[in-house]
Amino acid sequence: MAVNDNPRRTPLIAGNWKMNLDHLQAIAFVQKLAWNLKDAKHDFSAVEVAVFPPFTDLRSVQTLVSADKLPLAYGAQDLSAQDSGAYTGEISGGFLSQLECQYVLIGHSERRTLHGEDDEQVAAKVKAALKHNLVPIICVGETAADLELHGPSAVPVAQLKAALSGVSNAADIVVAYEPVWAIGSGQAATPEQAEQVAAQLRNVLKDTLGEDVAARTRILYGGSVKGVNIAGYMREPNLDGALVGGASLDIDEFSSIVRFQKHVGL
Ligand SMILES: O=C[C@H](O)COP(=O)(O)O
Repeated sequence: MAVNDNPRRTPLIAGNWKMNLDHLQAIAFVQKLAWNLKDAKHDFSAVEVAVFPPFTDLRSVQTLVSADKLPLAYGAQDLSAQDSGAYTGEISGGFLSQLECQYVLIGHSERRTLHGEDDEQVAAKVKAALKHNLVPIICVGETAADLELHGPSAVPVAQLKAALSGVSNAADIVVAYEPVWAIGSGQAATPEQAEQVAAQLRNVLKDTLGEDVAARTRILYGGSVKGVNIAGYMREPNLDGALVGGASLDIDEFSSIVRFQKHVGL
């Protein structure tokens, strides 16, 4: 089968840097990434590319992207559910909008496990993102124990339903399916496994937000994605891109993921 080429969903390759690269490193990295992709004649309108640097890098990335008119999107790795006030250490969605972020990651498994974020907080953050005109990338995924106890889709489906409570059907959102056992482990889900869950997630979108939103919402796969395995995911009908962690910190590797079409002979 050829690459998933649903005309309503432009593929998105998103690089989550996690807590890596300071603002000076970020400038050099983004500049090199853009050059690299430009040299390779990457068509940014055919495959969208986004980076998710730490908060402290965002202003530098904004300045560079805007001054050099780079065709890269960027976003934050988290946001506060609150707009402003006495919330030490929190970052408002309003601040992120001011920095011209298009996206924000919400409910990444590292937020859920290391910072105890629950479904209710995730839902509140999704609402905050939409309120500030940010596209939330809602992360869901099961642990190895969940997989054994409940099978692959029960937990991600429940997490997505919870995250969407109170979301209107006009909303622009992205869903990222990231099995926790595949993150940073080198043990990626197979394309068939990821597709099976993505199809269930699309059903949730259909049931909660309607056919139209379900048809236009991108579902990404995340968990040990590399240049050598991206093509398999992109052939699946319900997968529209990838959320990449470790490999997004290596310019050649990330560029190879972005240019997945060359792996499928396009
Ligand atoms: O946000 C990205 C995911 O956590 C995947 O990380 P990874 O590509 O290092 O497995």
